[in-house]
Amino acid sequence: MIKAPVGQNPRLACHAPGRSSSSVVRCSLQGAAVVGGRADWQSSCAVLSSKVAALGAHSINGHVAPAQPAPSPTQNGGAVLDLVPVSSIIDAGDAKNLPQPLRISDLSPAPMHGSQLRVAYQGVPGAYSEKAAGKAYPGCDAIPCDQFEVAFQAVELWIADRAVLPVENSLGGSIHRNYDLLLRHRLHIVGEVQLPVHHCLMALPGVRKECLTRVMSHPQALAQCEHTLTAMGLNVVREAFDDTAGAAEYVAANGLRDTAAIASSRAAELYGMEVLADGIQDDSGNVTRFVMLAREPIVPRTDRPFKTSIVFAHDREGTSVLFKVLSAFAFRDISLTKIESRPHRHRPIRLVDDANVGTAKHFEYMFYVDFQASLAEPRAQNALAEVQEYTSFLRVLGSYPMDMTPMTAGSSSTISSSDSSSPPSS
Ligand SMILES: O=C(O)C(=O)C[C@]1(C(=O)O)C=C[C@@H](O)C=C1
Repeated sequence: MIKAPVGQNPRLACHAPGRSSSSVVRCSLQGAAVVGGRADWQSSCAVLSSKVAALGAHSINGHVAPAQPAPSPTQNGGAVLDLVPVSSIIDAGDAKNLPQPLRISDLSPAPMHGSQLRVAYQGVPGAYSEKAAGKAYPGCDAIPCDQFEVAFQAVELWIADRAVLPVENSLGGSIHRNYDLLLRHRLHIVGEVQLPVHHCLMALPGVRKECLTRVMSHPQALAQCEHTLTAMGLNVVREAFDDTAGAAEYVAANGLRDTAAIASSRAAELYGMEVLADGIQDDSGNVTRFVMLAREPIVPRTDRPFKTSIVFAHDREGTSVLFKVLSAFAFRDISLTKIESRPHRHRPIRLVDDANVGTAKHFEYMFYVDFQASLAEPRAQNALAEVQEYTSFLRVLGSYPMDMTPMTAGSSSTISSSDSSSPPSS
């Protein structure tokens, strides 16, 4: 897959050796381990803050991150924490630069009334994920990230308040990477949003379809348009790109007159591309489901339809475990809306027993299940208690309001979610 090249959009990025850019902020998030304790978070933020400061006056999504001296505390919207950069302490050797104790105001506070929620998404402006972020959290400050992993870490490191990430498309199926990341990270699903996806074929102004030899887009978007591209008689090589809008930006920035991109009409507008064909998805009811992620879970309720997502694994010796798990839901009349299995042989899971002793354990597969009930309902609690008996590992990824938006072609009404319509709780 072609990696997003140097773009015009500053966005959070993992540092990748050999890729450098003046316009993309490269916070080495990978170096800042994702961990659970508050002290660990603080040290991760300090590492990140020092990297940001070292980048001088570059910006994260338009928030200027000044160079030395350390920036003053930002209240809510800023991406910079008031933590003394480690490097500046060592370099200056100056007494007044000695580390100061952390104060409560150093920790990025939870979003408050009237403040703009910072929502991380993967891609560049014009990506469907940006639109999903706006649908989930109207009026939010959407923060582009170059990888799904970076969006997770942006929330864990308090650079963003939420992340909105795709998990499934009605045509292309599951976005497996995000299932794996949900397990690896400690974020909670606090909502879901279904976005109708309406693709356009676009090229530089004046380019005719007959001149095209290549079409670039996100693999999911290419898959969603496969039959239509063939039916259009286009003799084009398909090339995968990090995200749809990024492909449009790439074609425009490089003046590629033999290449088209598949992306949204907003991407065409943003990057000065001309739409050659509108609505080229193979199915007019093409919908992508996104999950909304936060550091804290929301309190499950029973006054509206809720969904709960879990992941579990069982030992090889267990017999008919899947059948037993599914029957725990069936006997309580709980509908399942999704089952996904992911191979997991090479990554041990740390299990903690009642005495808080941890052991690493290998499982062949991880099973992800979404079911239609709230964790506040006794039938859901009982089902999970039973599931726990059959399995060796069980984690609740979140219990959250279902997106009840009717999915008609081209609809994009606002979702109501307790995490978005009422003041954020975390
Ligand atoms: O590339 C984008 O624009 C995205 O937001 C990603 C993504 C995906 O990962 O599935 C989101 C929605 C569409 O299904 C196509 C691509």
